[in-house]
Amino acid sequence: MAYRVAVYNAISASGLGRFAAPHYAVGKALADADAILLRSHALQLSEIPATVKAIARAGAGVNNIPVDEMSKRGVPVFNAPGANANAVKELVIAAVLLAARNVVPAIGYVQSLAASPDFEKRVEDGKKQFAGVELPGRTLGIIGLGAIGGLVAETAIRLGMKVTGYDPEITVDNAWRLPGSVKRAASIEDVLKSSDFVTIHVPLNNHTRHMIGRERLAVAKKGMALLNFSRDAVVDEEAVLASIADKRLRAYICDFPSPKLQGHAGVVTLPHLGASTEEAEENCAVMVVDQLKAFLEEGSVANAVNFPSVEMARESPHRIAIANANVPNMVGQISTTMAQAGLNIHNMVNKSKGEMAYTLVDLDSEAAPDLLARIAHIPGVLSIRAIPPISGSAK
Ligand SMILES: NC(=O)c1ccc[n+]([C@@H]2O[C@H](COP(=O)([O-])OP(=O)(O)OC[C@H]3O[C@@H](n4cnc5c(N)ncnc54)[C@H](O)[C@@H]3O)[C@@H](O)[C@H]2O)c1
Ligand SMILES: O=C(O)[C@H](O)COP(=O)(O)O
Repeated sequence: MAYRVAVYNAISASGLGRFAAPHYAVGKALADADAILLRSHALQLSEIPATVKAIARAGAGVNNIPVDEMSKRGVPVFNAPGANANAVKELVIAAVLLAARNVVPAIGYVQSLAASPDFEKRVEDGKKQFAGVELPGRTLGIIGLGAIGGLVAETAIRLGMKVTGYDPEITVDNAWRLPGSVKRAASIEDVLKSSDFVTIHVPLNNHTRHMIGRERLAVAKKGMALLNFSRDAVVDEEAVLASIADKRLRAYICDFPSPKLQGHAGVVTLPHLGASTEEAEENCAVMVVDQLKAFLEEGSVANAVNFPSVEMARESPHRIAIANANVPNMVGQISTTMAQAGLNIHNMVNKSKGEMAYTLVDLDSEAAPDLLARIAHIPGVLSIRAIPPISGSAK
């Protein structure tokens, strides 16, 4: 039997090549898929077939995937944490330099000059409008100090900038990785008040939607440049345009063009280019393909945004994977149902994360389909799957 993987978007061949025949059939929007592999495809707008057992995002943001709906179905959603962070960091640093030296309007000015005898004079006369600032000593504010924000902080400090950061949910690992000179801001307002440049690196969710709006921009340091390589809706575009018109914001550079932003002086948009490098595309694809294979072939979970990480060395061909609600007595009911069917549990692991729990069971003998159906009917069981071993497994 081959696992069927439906692929949306351009996924690096280095990743796709790891789905070897005859164990995998990979295709664009394949019907009856076991797994979906995608980048920015808007999956939340489509019907996801009941055959789908896992979804993998070859990238960081998962706001294009209906994660809550998948959790209710017991389907893990994988991503590739940090795999494209360097690519984004490099573009953000480029954007800081674009803003500091007014590079985009300056290029526009030169391109607007027609050939004429006084061409050189007009070049020299025009340049004073684009005089900029240098980075050492200037303050970069960073909202969100995860994989990308942390790398941006490190590079900005090497360029001589002061860095102030805000991230109330920073992980211990990311906090350890931050350079010691990063100043901790108490609020987003604090960052905006004290920074010459502010860059946002948070996921888009209900807490971060329009986190930069009219009220916050009203306290921003005059002449600040705002950078958004996070997601469009993290920023209220109307408020940004109003702030540029009021001459409080000097520039808005983002990775998310929109009809509203088109043609506005002070706005520079890139076509969602942050993660579009050979290296990042390869890193992301390899990471998530390996995660998908390990899940499909062994039931292992790594880097799922909605599931705990679970791994168990396989000691039996009769493996069962169960996703269930993180409520009392699930393991008790599952193991009792197995015992009543005369099955001996050889090995078992159960982990939880938030409202979700995940159980791997290796049995000494095969579980009949009606037993799987009985377990599936236990209230709180979200999905169940028998995982026979295949040769050439991911591990
Ligand atoms: N432009 C692109 O091509 C591109 C590429 C990669 C990622 N992204 C976007 O950037 C986001 C961040 O990526 P990452 O790899 O750094 O993710 P990450 O998970 O490593 O870091 C996100 C950080 O944001 C913090 N955070 C969450 N809510 C916050 C809040 N309300 N205020 C302040 N901080 C908050 C988290 O604690 C975390 O440290 C992604 O979710 C994605 O939307 C864009
Ligand atoms: O969240 C991400 O990883 C980025 O937005 C990259 O998106 P892309 O893979 O569609 O370029």
